[in-house]
Amino acid sequence: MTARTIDGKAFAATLRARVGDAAADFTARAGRKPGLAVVLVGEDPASSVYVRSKGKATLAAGMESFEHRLPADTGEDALIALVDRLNADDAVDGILVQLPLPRHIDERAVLTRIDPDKDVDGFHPVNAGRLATGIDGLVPCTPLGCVMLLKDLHPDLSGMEAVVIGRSNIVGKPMAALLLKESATVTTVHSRTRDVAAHVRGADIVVAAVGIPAFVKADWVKPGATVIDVGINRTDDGLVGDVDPAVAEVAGALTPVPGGVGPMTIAVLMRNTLVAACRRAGLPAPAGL
Ligand SMILES: Nc1nc(=O)c2c([nH]1)NC[C@@H]1CN(c3ccc(C(=O)N[C@@H](CCC(=O)O)C(=O)O)cc3)C=[N+]21
Repeated sequence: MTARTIDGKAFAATLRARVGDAAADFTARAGRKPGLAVVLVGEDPASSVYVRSKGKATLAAGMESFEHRLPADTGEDALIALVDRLNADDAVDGILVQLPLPRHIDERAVLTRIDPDKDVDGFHPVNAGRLATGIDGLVPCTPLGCVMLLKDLHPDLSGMEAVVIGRSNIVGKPMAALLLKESATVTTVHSRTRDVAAHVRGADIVVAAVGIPAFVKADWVKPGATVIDVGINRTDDGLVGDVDPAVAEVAGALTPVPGGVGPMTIAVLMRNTLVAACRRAGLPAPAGL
């Protein structure tokens, strides 16, 4: 069996177009465009590329883009002062502080300073708490993108066996929360799990978010399972995922790297910015986003 390829790039393009339509509608009603501020500290080349592509996607969706590039030696106080200004700026609906931050800055201090209702990354503990308890909030982009791809394939996830590999605050934990909300039976496995393969073998859905190239092996995967590869590992062989390519011989469907989850992350960021803008303006949430 050869897995069907889940075309995240095409799905993301469709989502971005729908966000663009909704953004035009917002602009007509609110008299201003939705606005996204992206903050980059330092000059990490990969981060710089991401920030540029986020800025381009924002403009392409008919939204305002505010880019703040700060030198690598920017102090934590100066970064927090910028976050405060963005929190108070009515033209800014979404704030994204690109991670990782330089080591001398306490990530938590910065992320908890962002107004939860402008937190389009969904990393603020208030939004994590909302997600965990079923209150509408802003949901982390990568896991929400994964759920959109999964529901496209399996409109009803209820009762499915899902295994999430990894327990980070940015992917693993919110991914498990979203799958639980969809009534899947969710298991999170991690570096201390005794037998990862045994758990994966029982899964209808596998989400790999460990950051280890080719970690998930073909003989772990149940024939026909749907496998979502969140890994973005830069190696000498280029960009590779957390899933061994041989998994394609066993899985029913598989996201490629690149062209799978990555483009969804940016499309959902656009979606979250629009949702934040609508809530802030007291406009109804756009249907179907
Ligand atoms: N506050 C914050 N929020 C983030 O969402 C965030 C962040 N910090 N720091 C870095 C990670 C990484 N990230 C990606 C987004 C898009 C692709 C993407 O579009 N990837 C393309 C390929 C791009 C390439 O070739 O490098 C793909 O998978 O097809 C990848 C990675 C967002 N991140």
